[in-house]
Amino acid sequence: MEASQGTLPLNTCHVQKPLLIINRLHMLLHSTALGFLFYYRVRFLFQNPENRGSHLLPWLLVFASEIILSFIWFLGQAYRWRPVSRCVFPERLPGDDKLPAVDVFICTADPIKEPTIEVMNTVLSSMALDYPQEKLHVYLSDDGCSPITLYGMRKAFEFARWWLPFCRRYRIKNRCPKAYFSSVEIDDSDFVRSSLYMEDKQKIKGKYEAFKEDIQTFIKDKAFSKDSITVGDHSPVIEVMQENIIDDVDNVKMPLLVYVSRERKPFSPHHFKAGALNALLRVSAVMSNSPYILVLDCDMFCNDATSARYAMCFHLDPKISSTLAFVQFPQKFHNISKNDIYDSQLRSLFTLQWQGMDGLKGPVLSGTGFYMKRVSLYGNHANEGRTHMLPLQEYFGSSNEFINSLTQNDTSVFSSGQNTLLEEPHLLVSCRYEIGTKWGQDVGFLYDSVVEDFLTGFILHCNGWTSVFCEPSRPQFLGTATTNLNDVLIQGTRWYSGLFENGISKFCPLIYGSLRMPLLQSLCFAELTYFPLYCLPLWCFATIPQLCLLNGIPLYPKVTDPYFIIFLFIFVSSLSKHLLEVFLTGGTLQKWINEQRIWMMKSTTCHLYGCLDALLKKIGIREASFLPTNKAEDDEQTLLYQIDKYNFRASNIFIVPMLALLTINICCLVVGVYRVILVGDWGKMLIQNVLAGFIITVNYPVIEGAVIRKDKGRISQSVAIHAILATMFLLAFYKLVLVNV
Ligand SMILES: O=c1ccn([C@@H]2O[C@H](COP(=O)(O)OP(=O)(O)O[C@H]3O[C@H](CO)[C@@H](O)[C@H](O)[C@H]3O)[C@@H](O)[C@H]2O)c(=O)[nH]1
Ligand SMILES: [Mn+2]
Repeated sequence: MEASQGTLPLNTCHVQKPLLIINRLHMLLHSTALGFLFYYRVRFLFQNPENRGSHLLPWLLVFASEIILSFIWFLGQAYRWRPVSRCVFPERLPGDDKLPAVDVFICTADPIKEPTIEVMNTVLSSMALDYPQEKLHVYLSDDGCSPITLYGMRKAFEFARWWLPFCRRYRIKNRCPKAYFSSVEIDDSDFVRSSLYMEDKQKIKGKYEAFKEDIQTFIKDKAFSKDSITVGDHSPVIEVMQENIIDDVDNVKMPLLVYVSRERKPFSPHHFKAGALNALLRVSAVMSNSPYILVLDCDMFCNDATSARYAMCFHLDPKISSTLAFVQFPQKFHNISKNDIYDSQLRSLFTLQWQGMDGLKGPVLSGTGFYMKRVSLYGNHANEGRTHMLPLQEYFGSSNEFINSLTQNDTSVFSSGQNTLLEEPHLLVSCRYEIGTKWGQDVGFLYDSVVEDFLTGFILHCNGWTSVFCEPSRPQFLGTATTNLNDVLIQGTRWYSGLFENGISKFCPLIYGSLRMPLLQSLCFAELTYFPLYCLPLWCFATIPQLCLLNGIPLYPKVTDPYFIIFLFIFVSSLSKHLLEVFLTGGTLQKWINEQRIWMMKSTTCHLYGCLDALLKKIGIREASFLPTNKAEDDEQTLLYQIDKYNFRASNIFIVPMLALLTINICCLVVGVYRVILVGDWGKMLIQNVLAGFIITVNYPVIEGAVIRKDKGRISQSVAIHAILATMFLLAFYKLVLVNV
């Protein structure tokens, strides 16, 4: 394909030199210190047991934890090896007539957790992308098969006929109606002073309000309740909102808009989002068959209209396009507070880590906000041609029309007038279609994990594909982040279960990956899959040193020992490196403490449950599940998050361990300090005292939630009693096992 006009590049890539130097220097110092630490620990084991002055079992546990922490730290350095940033020059793209077509896939599953108006805003914002309209096709997959979503689509299409020309005429930046009309959005249009613009704006606003009204009334009229959603049992429904038509009034073409609800049967596996995306992949192949695909979660609206052109700056760059599978934009969210107590924005992941992978072979596929090359999802079979009809059917299923689409790049079968009865699309989304084919294994989005995005991206990289991270200053997509503790931890449990599951499967990045991609790249993937293992060292560090403190057993060098410096250095070095990274990505000191805290909270709860869940799935006791997160706004919860107050009204399985661990730390610190005063061996026990003090300080909001706060988000008394019981149990258990062995 013709790329840049003349010799000017469509994009540039800069290595972030200063950061690279700091990172590598830090790696050198930190790993040297770790070397000394290991020497100190191993030496202990060879000492005469009588001279050791400590107990073997707690010592070994602490050592094992230090090894795991260092292992995850080591894997994480791969992200820091070669961070890059990129620039794009969309003005250098070829003319509109030469741009390739794009299919947009949006998934929704549950009209209660994912309010229809929000979903339609995502649909409208993607229809309004700044891209030739006849080359844009929007598909919505509705796993809930809800009449309200279908109705919403029809209404959205009607509204789009007003909305799209308006956006075009006035070159509106934010083409998500809800965001555009919201009071926080500042109108920076070039036409603000034009009275005609203001008039038009008011008119369109009225249309938008009417559109919302319509949907609200529909919901009320249908006495729409949870029971009325036929989850998991329905026939396929496909509706094309309207064919590409020319609007006479505005002379604006409308993109194709298609509603798809694949068939669902109770005992037929549907593979969650990956299954939905694969259904769309097949339907779109026989309708528009665009060579590029934009995937969006239903809450991820386009905050800027230029993303498709930005993505094409990479896909059409002849230097990288042959191996480029996808362009990933960062996940950003519209509902993040200044200090972001839950780290809902996943700061590290979507800034430093993805930039770091971009400097290697490219970022991990992140579920939403990416432009994928269609053929990269077809494995290596798409190019084999039509002569082997049989083998292709074994891969792709029985639809000849679909198989024909493999070789008909960019030809729209649908718009050429065939297929108006949608027979073939219905066949393609039936439950039976995938049986006996390679869908989900070799073809399309992969089914072996609930984090389908991670696995699919990983396998693409294993097969030699690359990816690119595109992070313009104005966020291209904005989603709804989970902003209450319970949701954050439930979502975390799903993610970490899915990630860890990959780490212990045949797709283990350290073995399967390192044989198929550069070592550093495979270390990045490994870091993600083994990240949940943080639960082991964090549980250990929150209990063992403290209980030993209680019993006067030292586990660390005393202040006068030269090795004391090593431990001090490692502690300060990791905290200050984290602080630096927070500052470099625009965070504050407060944000840094919040990240430390949520890391501890997550590690002791959802990392642990994630690992357990993955292990239980592995031995076949549990089944995979994917409950969509809640995207409906709850004012009370939003308020607590906005004023940096934790909402502890969460499941007991999360709150009880948190509070119990904290209670242990407080008890042990009190005794520890008392012992120092009484016995005076402060130098021997300093590290253990400081550790407990650090944990308590960082987690002060939990104490506040249990003791001081009176609002609804506090920790209730019954939960506190559970926690005290759990504390006593833990104390007794550890005493029995650790000290008496
Ligand atoms: O059976 C299902 C379940 C979910 N979804 C859709 O999948 C999307 C993501 O679900 P969400 O509840 O928002 O999960 P998150 O944890 O926020 O999603 C993150 O993590 C997922 C992997 O676990 C990725 O697929 C997502 O892109 C990524 O944003 C939503 O649009 C859902 O409607 C379906 O279509 N079918
Ligand atoms: Mn989401």
